[in-house]
Amino acid sequence: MNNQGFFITIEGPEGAGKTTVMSDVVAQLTAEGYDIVSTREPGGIRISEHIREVILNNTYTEMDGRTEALLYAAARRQHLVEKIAPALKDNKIVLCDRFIDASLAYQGYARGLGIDEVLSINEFAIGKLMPDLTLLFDLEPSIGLNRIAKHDDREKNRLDVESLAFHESVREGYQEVVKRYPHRIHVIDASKSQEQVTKNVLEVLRKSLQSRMK
Ligand SMILES: Nc1ncnc2c1ncn2[C@@H]1O[C@H](COP(=O)(O)OP(=O)(O)OP(=O)(O)O)[C@@H](O)[C@H]1O
Ligand SMILES: Cc1cn([C@H]2C[C@H](O)[C@@H](COP(=O)(O)O)O2)c(=O)[nH]c1=O
Repeated sequence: MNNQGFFITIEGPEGAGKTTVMSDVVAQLTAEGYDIVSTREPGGIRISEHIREVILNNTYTEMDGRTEALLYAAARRQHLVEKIAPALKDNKIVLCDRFIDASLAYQGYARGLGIDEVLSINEFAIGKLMPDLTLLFDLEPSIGLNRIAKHDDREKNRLDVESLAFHESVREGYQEVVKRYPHRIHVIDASKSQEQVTKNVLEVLRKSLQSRMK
């Protein structure tokens, strides 16, 4: 555990419901009196949001895999220095939509750069600051992609438009990451209704937050 604060990340494939559920959960926990800083990757602060625009620009089809991994790590470094670490030092609960496990699953596994290689550039970026708890929203990638296609009018980013095989490989990548960090990562069945997923997430979070306060 980090010395101060509590660092929670939410992970999973495209359209798994992370952003939607996170906003319900933050509203509920804030109403219960928890002091939460919610943020996302890549992004969260000015410089990292700029890097996000570069990484996810769907016209940059020539981007090399290692460049992609390094850009995510650079965005993460700045985000950690400017926002995550100060909030934790201030004893806040930080809830972040994606973090290092996304790099391990997408770049390390699905892009084929190697989980160990991507972990090592991320260790340079974040030192020892790993999440205290990670919720992995697990979902058949085709369901997530359908959700996005059906409900979202957002423009598809450079990663969204990758093949179904790539997204299936991302899911396998996350399963590999769970094998490495079984105590930190809690798997959530994201195929359930939004209400049920929110309920399950709140249950896990309340339990962790309460045991941390003991
Ligand atoms: N449990 C659910 N069942 C059905 N649809 C859902 C569920 N949760 C979210 N959705 C819908 O699926 C779409 C994608 O949800 P959301 O943006 O929260 O996913 P995400 O995991 O943040 O995706 P991404 O990582 O691609 O940004 C939204 O239109 C949302 O309303
Ligand atoms: C942090 C991180 C993210 N990604 C990918 C995952 C998604 O395709 C996009 C982010 O878009 P979202 O709508 O905010 O989920 O980036 C990645 O490949 N590696 C990472 O480290």
